Amino acid sequence: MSDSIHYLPIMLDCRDQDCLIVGGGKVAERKSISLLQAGAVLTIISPTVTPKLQQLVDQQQIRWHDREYQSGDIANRVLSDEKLSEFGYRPYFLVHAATSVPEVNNQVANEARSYRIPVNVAHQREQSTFINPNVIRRGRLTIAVATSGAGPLAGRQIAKEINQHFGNEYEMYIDFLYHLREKIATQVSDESLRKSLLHQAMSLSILEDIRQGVFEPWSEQQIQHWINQSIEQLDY
Ligand SMILES: C[C@@]1(CC(=O)O)C2=NC(=C\c3[nH]c(c(CCC(=O)O)c3CC(=O)O)Cc3[nH]c(c(CC(=O)O)c3CCC(=O)O)/C=C3\N/C(=C\2)[C@@H](CCC(=O)O)[C@]3(C)CC(=O)O)/[C@H]1CCC(=O)O
Ligand SMILES: NC(=O)c1ccc[n+]([C@@H]2O[C@H](COP(=O)([O-])OP(=O)(O)OC[C@H]3O[C@@H](n4cnc5c(N)ncnc54)[C@H](O)[C@@H]3O)[C@@H](O)[C@H]2O)c1
Repeated sequence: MSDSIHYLPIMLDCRDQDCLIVGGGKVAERKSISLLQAGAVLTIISPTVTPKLQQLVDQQQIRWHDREYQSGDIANRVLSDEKLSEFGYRPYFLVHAATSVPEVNNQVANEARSYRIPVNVAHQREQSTFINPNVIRRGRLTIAVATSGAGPLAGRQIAKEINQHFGNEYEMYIDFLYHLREKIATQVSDESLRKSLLHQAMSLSILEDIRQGVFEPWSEQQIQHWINQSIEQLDY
């Protein structure tokens, strides 16, 4: 196995987490949009920002420090518990080093890493503790494609191919399964029965029905009826 094939894919809940992007160019803009979509609280440190980022700053969706990165920008947020409550600061949850100056990116990365804060370095994968995949979304369904840094453009091409195979019907299908699973989770306390019902749900022809245009979302009563009927069939 080559050295680069070691990434652990995970899904991070970034809602309300303080994240930092150093740099305000094209790459920073792309990473900012992903973080905002994930509900992060975003700060940018950069002497310039793109027009789109400026717009997000004007709409108060991003806090912008209009200056170059200074040593200590990350460290100063890592305070003792007493100071944390006094200043209301929290250490950054994630950092992106996305300036066009490799030395600055390296400095940001070293500071973040020394506090065990995950950092992505735009110009050099090897310095990053996490990398960003290509992402395809259909509502609750997320498909991520990464090439372990071999080639973002190859990743994009593969993502395009996958994109063609997964139509919008998946959004409705996954929504259906989500609601059914929620109901099963609240109604059925027996673990093995819950598992059997969830397996049973996979044999429903919902996806095909959505594709044929004949699917009607189930009411609470229909879901309940299906659960009752399935329990009977399973002979519990
Ligand atoms: C998927 C996507 C997500 C995102 O960025 O959010 C992403 N790069 C995208 C685009 C893109 N990246 C680059 C170009 C210019 C063309 C080219 O050079 O190829 C374009 C195209 C463009 O900008 O349009 C150049 C580039 N990228 C990296 C380096 C440094 C290096 O390789 O060490 C350099 C050279 C920089 C230089 O030369 O200075 C590194 C990384 N880029 C990654 C992800 C991670 C690996 C993911 C994987 O494993 O597949 C990783 C390792 C770290 C990271 O950034 O997370 C996004 C797709 C957006 C879309 O599809 O629309
Ligand atoms: N990982 C990726 O997906 C990817 C894709 C393309 C390019 N890159 C690399 O990402 C980097 C940024 O690319 P870009 O196209 O956004 O560049 P850009 O020139 O559009 O933007 C660079 C930004 O960095 C800011 N900056 C410069 N010095 C700074 C400092 N000392 N402190 C804070 N901010 C500073 C600039 O003001 C500007 O906003 C480059 O190194 C490029 O090689 C990475």
